[in-house]
Amino acid sequence: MTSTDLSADAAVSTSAASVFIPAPVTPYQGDIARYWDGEARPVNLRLGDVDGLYHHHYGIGAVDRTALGDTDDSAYEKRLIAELHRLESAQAELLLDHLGPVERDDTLVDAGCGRGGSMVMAHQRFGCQVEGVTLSAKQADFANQRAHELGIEDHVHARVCNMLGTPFETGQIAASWNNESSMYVDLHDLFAEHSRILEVGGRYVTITGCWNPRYGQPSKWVSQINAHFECNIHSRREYLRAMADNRLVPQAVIDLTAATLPYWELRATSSLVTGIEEAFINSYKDGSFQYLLIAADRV
Ligand SMILES: C[S@@+](CC[C@H](N)C(=O)[O-])C[C@H]1O[C@@H](n2cnc3c(N)ncnc32)[C@H](O)[C@@H]1O
Ligand SMILES: CC(C)=CCC/C(C)=C/COP(=O)(O)OP(=O)(O)O
Ligand SMILES: [Mg+2]
Repeated sequence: MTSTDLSADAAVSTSAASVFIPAPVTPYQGDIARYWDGEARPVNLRLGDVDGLYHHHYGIGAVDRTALGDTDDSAYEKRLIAELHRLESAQAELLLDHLGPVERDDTLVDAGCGRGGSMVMAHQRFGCQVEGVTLSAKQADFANQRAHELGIEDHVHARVCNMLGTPFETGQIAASWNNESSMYVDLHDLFAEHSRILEVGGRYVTITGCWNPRYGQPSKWVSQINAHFECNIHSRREYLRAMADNRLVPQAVIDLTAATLPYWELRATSSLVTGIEEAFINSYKDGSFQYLLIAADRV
């Protein structure tokens, strides 16, 4: 089955009972689909339960110590969870800030949409159509269920689909993004697909962790993060080169490393730690890893 066949089949496979789950294009994608189908970490579900926006990305911004209050207080953990969630939503807001002017009749694409938190936020901000793709049928069902509960299922829709071969028509998408999902794919293949679906003058945004060429090679912490998530973190240089090769011209490159450290330091003190906190904190601090937003124009 080619990736085009996969996309066409996936386009009609969204509701639970009659779901047709397309075979992954590669064995690796099968592993990633299984990984996210089986994921149920409290650090993600309990944060999402705060307001119904379920994220699989990290946070930015200063910790509000006043909101956190006294650590001895019995409700402290609940406030800490709300604070981590606020920082994760702030990250998604920053990504949306860089999509440019979006009209109600535009369509946006979330490549690697997870449980759909960013898609809901995008629709709530712009009133537009938002289409998400994920390898995980569980995530697509979850995102569609949330959209249904919110009464926005006509505007927010997730499907099981490879982001490297989507069913969207050429040049019809106003803006698209990857929020912490580009480390699962080849960047040339990824940006070729974004470039194909985006209209000329459209906007592409990614927030990602990337290894820093100034460090030399991926550090042991970066290797640990790759092993933990079964992903393949790219370097900053690879992002910029692959964009340039695919008619995506950076308009803004923002180093969010300092802005994400407070999130990690707070998360490391919580009961919801997963064991990966040390690798993020150490790699951000030793300069081997960076948290980056890149916004690019499709020219
Ligand atoms: C870390 S999660 C990020 C989810 C979401 N962007 C967010 O911010 O909450 C990574 C996502 O990338 C998706 N993904 C990885 N490789 C993919 C591929 N080839 N095609 C589509 N989705 C993919 C996974 O299914 C998962 O939903
Ligand atoms: C910045 C990098 C390298 C990200 C890798 C992709 C990833 C797994 C993001 C967070 O997902 P999650 O929210 O499910 O992870 P966690 O359970 O750690 O919160
Ligand atoms: Mg998380």
